[in-house]
Amino acid sequence: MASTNSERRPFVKMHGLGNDFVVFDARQAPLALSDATVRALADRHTGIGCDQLIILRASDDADVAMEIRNADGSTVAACGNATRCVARLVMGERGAEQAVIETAAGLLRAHGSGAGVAVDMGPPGLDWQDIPLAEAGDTRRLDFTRGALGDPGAVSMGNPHLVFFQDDAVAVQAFETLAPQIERDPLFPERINVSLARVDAPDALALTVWERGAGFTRACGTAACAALVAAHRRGLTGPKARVGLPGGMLMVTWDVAGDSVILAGPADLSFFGAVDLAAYEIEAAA
Ligand SMILES: N[C@@H](CCC[C@H](N)C(=O)O)C(=O)O
Repeated sequence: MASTNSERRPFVKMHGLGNDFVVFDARQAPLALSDATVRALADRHTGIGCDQLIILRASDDADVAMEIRNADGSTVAACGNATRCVARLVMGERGAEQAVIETAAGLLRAHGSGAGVAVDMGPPGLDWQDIPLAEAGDTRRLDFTRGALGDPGAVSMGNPHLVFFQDDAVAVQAFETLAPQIERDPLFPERINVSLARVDAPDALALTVWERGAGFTRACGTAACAALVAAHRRGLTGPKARVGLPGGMLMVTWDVAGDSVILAGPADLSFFGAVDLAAYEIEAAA
């Protein structure tokens, strides 16, 4: 079978709290990957393995543009942790402490923050059309119940999020089974990321996330932002909280007056590699 990518292509493996990314640089050499090839590369048994695959492209308006693909091949507009990882790469290249990243959700500004990276994820979308929902609803407390889970908040961080605030054992157990079903509920025409949040203090949340197109992940930056926004809208927390995830801790600040959400935490490089994309294209087409 003819291949458009018949050479070994370098990549960088990065992660934010174990939310992991394969990053290809297509600023010089163009790269287009089918959904099936992304799925093959993201596979943890037969591929490189990742939650999201990132393709960097040149940008006229920013230091770099990034295309974001979920492990299932779908293209998405926002990924908080990958944006922080890409910012770290770009800042390293330029010896700078700041970077501007172009995503399909807009231009995002990042800067070094302690040992990690902080990014301004922009304003949260709070109208039901922003999520989007299939019909009008109160995004502060949606009239939506599935089994033991109910009354979630809905927030867009450039991507759609649903956040349940329940910490009883029944809800925690139900979440594992129900989250994948809720992702594809007809109320969410673009599917949805689903989180279960526990409020530990007015400045502390604990979060479990089922990511649209990737499954349960060790962390999700936009989910951390959405959870803080949803919690603050209900008066459960202040506008700033540490958000504990299976992979570690993120800091989220909702600057309500400035209408932006700042996400900060570690952004780490795991290893450099190279991959024969032609082999993956053949496997994906088989
Ligand atoms: N891991 C990400 C979110 C990636 C996209 C998400 N799965 C979606 O489909 O919207 C993050 O750190 O925000």
